[in-house]
Parts: sequence; C-alpha cells; structure tokens
Amino acid sequence: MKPLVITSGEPAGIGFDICLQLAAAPDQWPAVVLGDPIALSERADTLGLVVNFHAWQPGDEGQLGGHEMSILPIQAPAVVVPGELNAANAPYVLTLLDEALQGIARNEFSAMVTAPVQKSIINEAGIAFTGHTEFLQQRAGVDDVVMLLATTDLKVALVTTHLPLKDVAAAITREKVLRIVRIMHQDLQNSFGLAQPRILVCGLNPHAGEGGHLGREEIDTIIPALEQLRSEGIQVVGPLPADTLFTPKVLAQGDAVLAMYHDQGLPVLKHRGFGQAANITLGLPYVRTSVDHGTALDLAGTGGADAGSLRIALHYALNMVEARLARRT
Ligand SMILES: NC(=O)C1=CN([C@@H]2O[C@H](COP(=O)(O)OP(=O)(O)OC[C@H]3O[C@@H](n4cnc5c(N)ncnc54)[C@H](O)[C@@H]3O)[C@@H](O)[C@H]2O)C=CC1
Ligand SMILES: NCC(=O)COP(=O)(O)O
Repeated sequence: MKPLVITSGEPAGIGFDICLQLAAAPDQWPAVVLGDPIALSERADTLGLVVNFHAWQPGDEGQLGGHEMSILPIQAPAVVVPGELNAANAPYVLTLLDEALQGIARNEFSAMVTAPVQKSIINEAGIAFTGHTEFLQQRAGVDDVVMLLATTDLKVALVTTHLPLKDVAAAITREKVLRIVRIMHQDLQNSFGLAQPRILVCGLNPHAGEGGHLGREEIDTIIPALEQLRSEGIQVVGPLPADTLFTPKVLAQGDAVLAMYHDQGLPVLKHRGFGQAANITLGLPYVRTSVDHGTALDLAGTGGADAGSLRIALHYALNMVEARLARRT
C-alpha cells in the first residue's frame, strides 16, 4: 500500500503538535507529513519531543512513529508563531492540500488525512474557503460529498455542512437529500462493510415538523425523498425528531444517522466521542479522513493537545483503503 499523506494544517494551530506527538510515539504509521520543515522542527523543540525528520521521496514507504517522521517539505512564507494566526501563511495551508491531491493523482499516496485549518484566516487572506469538505468537493469536480463523523458506536452524517443557519432550510431540497443518502449508502457498504446499512434520518424542524404545524420541510421535501430512496432498496428510517432520534433506544435501530445541518448532529457526536472520532468525507474518488477538532490555537506549542483523533483518523484511512482494495480483488 502507498503511504498516507497528512496535511499538517494551520501552522499556528495544533496540527504540527499532533503530528509530532504521533511521530514521537512507539506505534508506526505508513505516512508522510506535508509541512514546513523548519517550523516543524522548532515545534518539536518547543514541545521537547525527539523526532528525526526524513525527506520523503516518491516510492519511499513513509514512516510516522518510533521517533521518525517522513516529511514532504513545503515552506511557509512567513515565520510561524504558535497560537498567532498570520494571513500571509494562508496560501501555504491550501498549497498543502493541493500538493497532497497531486500526489494522490500520481498514485504516490493511498489516502489523505488532514490536520485542522483555520477557516477564518484563509478568508481574511482574501480566499473564499468554508472547509476542507467543500474545497475537496470542488477540486474533485463532483456535485456532492458527505461529511460523516464517526466514533466507536456512533456515525453522524450531514445533509448541509458549513453554511449560515438562515440558509439551511432552502439548501435542503429533495434532490439534495436523495444524492446525500445515495452516497452515504454506497460508502457505508464499500468502506465500512455494511451490507444493508440502516440510516436514521432527522427531521429539520422541532418534532419533525409536528405534522406540518411546526414547519413543512418534512412533508414537502424529506418524506418524498425517503419514499423514493426506499423504492430503490435503501433502508432509511424517518424523518424522526432529532431530540428523540439521539436516544440509545432509537440509535440501536440504525447504523448511521443523517442530520440536516452541522449543529444538529455534531454536538451529539462530540459529546459522545470528542478526541476519539474522525471526520470522513464520503463521495470523493479517494479516501479522506480528518480530525474531529479544530486548530485549538490556545494549545499550540503547549503540549496540551491530544493526538487521539489524529490516530483515529489514520486508523479509518487505512481501514477504508484496505476495504476498497479488498473489493477490487
Ligand atoms: N478539520 C478542520 O480543519 C477543522 C477546523 N476547525 C476550525 O478550527 C478553528 C477553531 O475552532 P473551535 O470551534 O475553537 O474548535 P477547536 O476544536 O479548535 O477548540 C475547541 C476546544 O477544544 C479544545 N481542543 C481542540 N482540539 C483539541 C485537542 N486535540 N486536544 C485537546 N483539546 C482540544 C480547544 O483547546 C478548545 O478548548 C475554527 O477556525 C474552525 O473552523 C474546526 C473543526 C475542524
Ligand atoms: N465541524 C467539522 C469541520 O469544521 C471540519 O470541516 P472540514 O474542514 O473537514 O470540511
């Protein structure tokens, strides 16, 4: 298997810290870190971590762990200060993503794992950016991808991702629900080995609209979409009121949850497994996983960052690549 590529993300955040922590840990990953070599080395010194850096070349296996880090060096234009954002480094953050994509296109890497970026500073640098998910969707030229966060016993996917709450209802169309569920169904089969995934679908409104008295999106949009999906043989349950869907008895009846918007689904997931979850983009032509947290500027360079989610993201990426390879043989 080709190595995973890890984009180290916003250099002022904890992306470097968590990559270095895994490098200094005993378990070893076939992975290459993309990032600024000087800033990474300085961060290792700040954190008191002993890490040997090796310049990675195409064809090399790649190693992260056992005090070793394979690195594909990309220089940041401005000096990196932990915890201090600098818009001058925003293009570098996106260059990391584009370099990773090019390596995947050349078949040098088997999958992409991303450390967090600070969306605000990229926008402040004059580059419109809402998240990796949308960026990678656009770069791949596909109409839709699905953000799914997974922890040990809960998977939550979203119909809409990074958009203002006032725009959510209009973004949930019948066609959108159809496309998102079809992607989810297919990837739950192909990458998670679920032969007949059962998807629990949230309503948009309180009490799933209360029969139309608390909003009509369920009646006009979501129910017709779910009927169509059932006619295609996809197992969908709902729309269910989100507050009762996320109770143990209901969750036990499904394999994954589809929430209508970011803060309907992700607070529950993070309450359940923050630091032990991964963010996975379904529907891309390659595997991409990520951490469940942000840049945590308050922790950069302090030693207080937990690398648990990056470890989980690497696990998911390897398992998903293996599942896809197994399906091809
Ligand atoms: N995959 C990505 O690129 C993501 C990026 N973000 C971005 O990160 C920035 C900051 O977002 P926030 O909402 O403040 O979330 P955050 O996850 O950075 O921080 C929230 C709280 O969790 C703590 N925390 C986060 N990661 C931790 C870790 N690994 N170990 C220990 N504690 C940790 C932080 O110290 C803070 O108290 C925003 O620009 C946001 O868009 C947020 C989520 C994911
Ligand atoms: N809350 C998840 C998040 O913001 C991560 O988004 P992305 O950068 O992976 O699209």
